[in-house]
Amino acid sequence: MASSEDEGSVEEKENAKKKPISAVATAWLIFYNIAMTAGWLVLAISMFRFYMDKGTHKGLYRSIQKTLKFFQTFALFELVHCALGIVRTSVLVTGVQVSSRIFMVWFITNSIKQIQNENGVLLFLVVWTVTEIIRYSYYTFNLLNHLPYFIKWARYNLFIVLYPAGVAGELLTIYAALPYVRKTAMYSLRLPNKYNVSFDYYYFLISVMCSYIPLFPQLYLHMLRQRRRVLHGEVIVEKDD
Ligand SMILES: CCCCCCCCCCCCC[C@@H](O)CC(=O)SCCNC(=O)CCNC(=O)[C@H](O)C(C)(C)COP(=O)(O)OP(=O)(O)OC[C@H]1O[C@@H](n2cnc3c(N)ncnc32)[C@H](O)[C@@H]1OP(=O)(O)O
Repeated sequence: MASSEDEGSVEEKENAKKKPISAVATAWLIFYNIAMTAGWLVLAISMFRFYMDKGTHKGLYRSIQKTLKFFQTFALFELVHCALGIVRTSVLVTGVQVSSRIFMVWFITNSIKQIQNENGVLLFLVVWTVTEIIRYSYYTFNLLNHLPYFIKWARYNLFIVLYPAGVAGELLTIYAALPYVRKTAMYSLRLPNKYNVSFDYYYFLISVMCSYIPLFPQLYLHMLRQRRRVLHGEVIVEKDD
């Protein structure tokens, strides 16, 4: 672990370790991050205007769902970026983060209209939106070598509250979906059938909720390590995927 006096040399070592990426990759990442920042900003403005007009969050999801689905699905490119090695992120960490979001959007909130007005949905929508505006603007300014300190500070401090809040919103939403899923047996396959396999979406959702117990602390600890590295210049040795 480096002391704060070593910060200069730590940064130099970190920079020396960075693999240079091609101009095309850099241009693509700048475009991608600007597009994502703009997309999440549009969502923030739409949500704010909806609430100002209607004075309630009922109907909010329905009004922003197309934009949300588009930009959250576009985030699959993040897996492509780490697989191609053009960003130095872990495929595993990014994979868990992106897949759980895609799952929440497509297989829970989009599929079950009856839960779209739940408080949990509002909670994760607000938290994701704040997080992503900060995260993608961080990447954009970083690539342009003009990163304002307050964005760096926000990226590596606000998650301390936003991450648990987002997870709470997601878990509340899945929990609210359970009675409907049990009643309708949606996405479930009962025996006997021609494939001779059974699948119960209700129990699958319960196992997804349980998987937050081992996975979320690992993501949170990963972010705390990143925070120490970026804000305090500590050298963190992480195991490869
Ligand atoms: C099929 C059903 C599956 C169900 C699974 C259920 C399991 C669920 C468990 C947990 C669920 C999490 C739920 C989650 O949705 C909740 C929320 O998000 S709530 C909102 C708060 N969230 C956050 O604050 C998210 C914080 N997390 C992260 O940011 C992530 O860990 C991650 C996005 C994965 C980032 O990971 P990592 O630390 O590896 O990346 P860095 O940002 O530090 O970047 C590392 C370097 O790469 C550069 N980089 C990365 N991306 C880009 C990019 N797009 N453009 C340019 N550069 C990029 C970055 O600058 C760093 O470079 P350097 O080291 O050189 O500075």
